Amino acid sequence: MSSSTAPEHLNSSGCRIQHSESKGRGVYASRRIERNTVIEISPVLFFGIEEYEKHAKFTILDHYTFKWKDGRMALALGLGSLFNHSSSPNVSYKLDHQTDSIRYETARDIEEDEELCIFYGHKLWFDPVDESISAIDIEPEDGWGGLSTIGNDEGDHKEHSDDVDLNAIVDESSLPFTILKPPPEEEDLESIRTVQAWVVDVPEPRHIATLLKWLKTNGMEDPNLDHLKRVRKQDGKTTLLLSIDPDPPQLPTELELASPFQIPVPSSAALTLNSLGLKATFWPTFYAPKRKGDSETWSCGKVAWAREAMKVVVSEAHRSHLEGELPISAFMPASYEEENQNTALAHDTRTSTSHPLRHAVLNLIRKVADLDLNRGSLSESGPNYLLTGRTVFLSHEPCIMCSMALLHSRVKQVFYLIPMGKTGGCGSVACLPTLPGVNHRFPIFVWKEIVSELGLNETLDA
Ligand SMILES: C[S@@+](CC[C@H](N)C(=O)[O-])C[C@H]1O[C@@H](n2cnc3c(N)ncnc32)[C@H](O)[C@@H]1O
Repeated sequence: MSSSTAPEHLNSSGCRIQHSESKGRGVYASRRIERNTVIEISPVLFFGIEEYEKHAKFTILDHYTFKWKDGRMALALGLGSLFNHSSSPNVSYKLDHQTDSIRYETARDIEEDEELCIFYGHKLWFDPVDESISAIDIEPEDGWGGLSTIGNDEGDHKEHSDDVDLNAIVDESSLPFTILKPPPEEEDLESIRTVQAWVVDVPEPRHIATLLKWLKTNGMEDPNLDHLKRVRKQDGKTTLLLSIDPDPPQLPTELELASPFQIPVPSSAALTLNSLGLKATFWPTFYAPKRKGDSETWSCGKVAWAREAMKVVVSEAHRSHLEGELPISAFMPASYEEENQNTALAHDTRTSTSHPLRHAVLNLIRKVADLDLNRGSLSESGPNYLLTGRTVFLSHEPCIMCSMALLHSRVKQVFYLIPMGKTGGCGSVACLPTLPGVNHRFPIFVWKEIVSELGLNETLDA
């Protein structure tokens, strides 16, 4: 890839170029760098599609170029082309289509001499060396449920070799995890799960538009009510759904409405037409026949993505253990289908903070909220703690409190490695997303590869 010496670099943001045996040149921190620091802005050089297909593709440039939004191939100048890949990157990047450049920003605090890596994506063209994982030297029986062994089996490298079709569907019985699916849909009146909601009768239909606007400007467009219609017209009466807060909302006085009152409304969308009819007897509900995550198929590439994420979790658990924390960690990777998303990594900090609630999951959700705040997107993307559409990987089954926090954050799905027999809220003691009355459900994946042979550390069940 390169000669064995690296050139000096006059970067003022604490970056230097260094050579390593396994990866060629890379970018390293010449001093400690705080998280969220912009460490490089690389201008981009473009190749036209034809120019690339006919010429550049057959040269060394093929190792450095990537697809820009409009289909052209781009080459980052400056340090941009020298960041190596890691599945647990410490640098994130953003393509700036206005200035044709790429901004690189530290995703966490960086220590002096640490390598700065970005995430290239899931379809790598080389066998990756992931130093952030291999650098952690843990004895095989580490007393923490053998976290060190995950993913170090032979199957790992196969995912990256040319003769594996990344799109090939993996049969459910061959998956490295078992799937705990949410229970079947409620099909009789008694089993319909409901939640108490505030509603108000609106005698003047023209006031509905005013009230809908009022709900919006008062931040009352609750995603927990997305499965319900806002207005019910029944027996010549128009009624508006307001909120599921415990306290009654204060309505605008000028409309002279009667007081709001509480009624039970369905807590989830209808999956079948039969259920739709039953739910409508409570409140008009949306019909969403395909439940998210229910019929998900797993390709080889997607399984490799999940395995990589599990490795990040394990690595983080070890790292935090070395720092004196409980080895419990949580990771939200970019989705398999959308590689440019934010990622967040957290671990349990109950020991260092002497705070009983600093569990890995809660720390992760806090980090996600911080990410959104940093991007100033609070008002555009809704409540900033939401994990809608995102997958969370955990070293341990979340406790009941953390399971509820994940549910409240509307997480898409959760993977965990080690069940927590005494405290677990995703299958062991209870299974929160399947409880009657909860307003969000998510599938749970329990990692079974290798872990099936491991003993649990009882003292960790806290
Ligand atoms: C964009 S370049 C990065 C800079 C490159 N190391 C150099 O010396 O020019 C991408 C190439 O770096 C190497 N590389 C990047 N990340 C790697 C990793 N995690 N493990 C092994 N090789 C890596 C691969 O050869 C890849 O084709």
